[in-house]
Amino acid sequence: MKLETLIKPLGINISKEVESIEIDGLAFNSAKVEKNFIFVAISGTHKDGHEFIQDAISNGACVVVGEENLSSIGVPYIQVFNSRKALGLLANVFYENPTQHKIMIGITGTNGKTTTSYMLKHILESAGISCSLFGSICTIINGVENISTHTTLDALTLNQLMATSNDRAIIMEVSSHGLAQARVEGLRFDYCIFTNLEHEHLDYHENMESYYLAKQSLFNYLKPSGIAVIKSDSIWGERLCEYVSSLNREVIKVNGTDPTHIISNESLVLNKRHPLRYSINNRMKGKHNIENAALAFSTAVSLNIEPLDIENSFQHFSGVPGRFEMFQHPNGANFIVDYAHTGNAFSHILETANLYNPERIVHVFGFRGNRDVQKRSNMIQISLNNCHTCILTFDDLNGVPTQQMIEELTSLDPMNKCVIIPDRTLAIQYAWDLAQYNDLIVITGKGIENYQQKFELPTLSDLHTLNYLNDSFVHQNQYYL
Ligand SMILES: CC(=O)N[C@H]1[C@@H](OP(=O)(O)OP(=O)(O)OC[C@H]2O[C@@H](n3ccc(=O)[nH]c3=O)[C@H](O)[C@@H]2O)O[C@H](CO)[C@@H](O)[C@@H]1O[C@H](C)C(=O)N[C@@H](C)C(=O)N[C@H](CCC(=O)O)C(=O)O
Ligand SMILES: Nc1ncnc2c1ncn2[C@@H]1O[C@H](COP(=O)(O)OP(=O)(O)OP(=O)(O)O)[C@@H](O)[C@H]1O
Repeated sequence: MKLETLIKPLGINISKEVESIEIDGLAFNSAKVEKNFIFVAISGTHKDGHEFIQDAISNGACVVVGEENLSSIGVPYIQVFNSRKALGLLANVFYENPTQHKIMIGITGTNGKTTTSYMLKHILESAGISCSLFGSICTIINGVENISTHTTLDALTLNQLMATSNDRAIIMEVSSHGLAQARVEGLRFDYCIFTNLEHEHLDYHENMESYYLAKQSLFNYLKPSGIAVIKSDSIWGERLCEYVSSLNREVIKVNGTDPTHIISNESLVLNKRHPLRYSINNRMKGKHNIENAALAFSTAVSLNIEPLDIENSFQHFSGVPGRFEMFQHPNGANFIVDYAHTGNAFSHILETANLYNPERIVHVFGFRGNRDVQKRSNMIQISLNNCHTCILTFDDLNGVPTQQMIEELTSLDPMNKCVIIPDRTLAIQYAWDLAQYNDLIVITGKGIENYQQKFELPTLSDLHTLNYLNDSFVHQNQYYL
């Protein structure tokens, strides 16, 4: 493709001699540059792509795009205001606007993106609309599933993969990281869905306001005819409805009180055109999953799928891997495996667990290292308020030293109300052994992830010396050893 065609959406004038340069590919990592590629230099979180420009040129870059004011780098240089946005626009043109004839659906929010996306895919496919899916569990394109590396892939990979899709619709989860890093720049959505917003990822976004603004920015990518489907009964939801209206885009509100799209119990009443009450009962229990189902239902109705067909399709919905999955212990206790990793999600899952009237609820969970630390004590409190036994364990440490996490767990539990078992396998084993008929064991945080990053536990005598061993540790020494 000629450089002139490729850079049109950047709105930048280039000289006649360089217009006709043939571009064979794009890369934003110097190591991935090949002959006749454009290299897009991005100033990132850890490294600055501008420092790799000469590497990129050695690898074959014939044009470089970047933010810094550079000259004489050896190949034509195009300076832009925002390299990440430029990458999205370039990728979209290079892959010939791969989504222009597809039904594009983006889902954002702290919790419920994956669940809503699976529900919507199920409803649409039941109605004969094939869907590609991009999300935190996997990408599914033309029915072929691959494990995901990111919830929202980088703009280049997204466009590249979307160009291979023969499906009629694309349903994608759009993370706040993805939005802040302009990974969806260049895409346009027919539907944008907002689930909810709560304390999360503040290690990256710093405060709720900037976290909200990142989420809000998805709605800037709505087509002029695009529709926002918003869970509106929260301050963030209300604010988002106002914002989207100010963009002159249609808003469908889903909530418990508004005269349009009211959710109550396990049913949904649509707007005046559909005064009937539809059941949104499915195997994924809990108020939160009813909310997710209501968002998927409302979007599907807006796509002219018959409400009764949607209602029927829910009866065959097989659920979402690692989200509200129930298993039985041979002795009659039940296990729920879930991906809850925020306070609100804990409230939802544990309140739902209580609806089963179990003898006791035992909760196993930990905290991902290097992620939002402010939410942790609230999560423990919610767990203690709802459970008979809380077992604190490790999640992936992401480079946080083992002792630091042990210290964190013990300091978060000053009254020794929890059992602390750092090794997650042993923590689950402990819960398994504890379980009796009619108990409910809830294991949250890792969903279907069947791995645990490696870590080395300090020896028992180290723990004694460091004074980490409180009653709760001693209580489970047999497991720790
Ligand atoms: C903090 C973060 O989000 N980082 C993402 C970001 O990396 P970055 O641009 O900051 O990369 P960097 O390492 O600083 O490098 C800067 C630039 O130098 C370039 N470079 C670097 C080295 C070199 O030799 N040559 C070279 O050209 C790099 O290619 C890059 O363009 O952009 C990369 C490409 O899109 C992402 O892979 C990377 O995700 C990291 C690995 C990550 O873990 N991200 C997580 C936090 C994330 O995005 N999570 C959300 C979901 C969150 C949730 O809901 O749980 C997601 O959407 O997955
Ligand atoms: N609407 C909701 N409100 C609150 N909590 C929810 C909601 N939906 C799901 N959850 C909780 O959040 C967990 C993760 O759900 P899901 O994977 O659908 O969300 P997500 O937004 O995709 O999060 P992630 O990107 O981290 O996977 C669930 O296991 C459940 O405990």
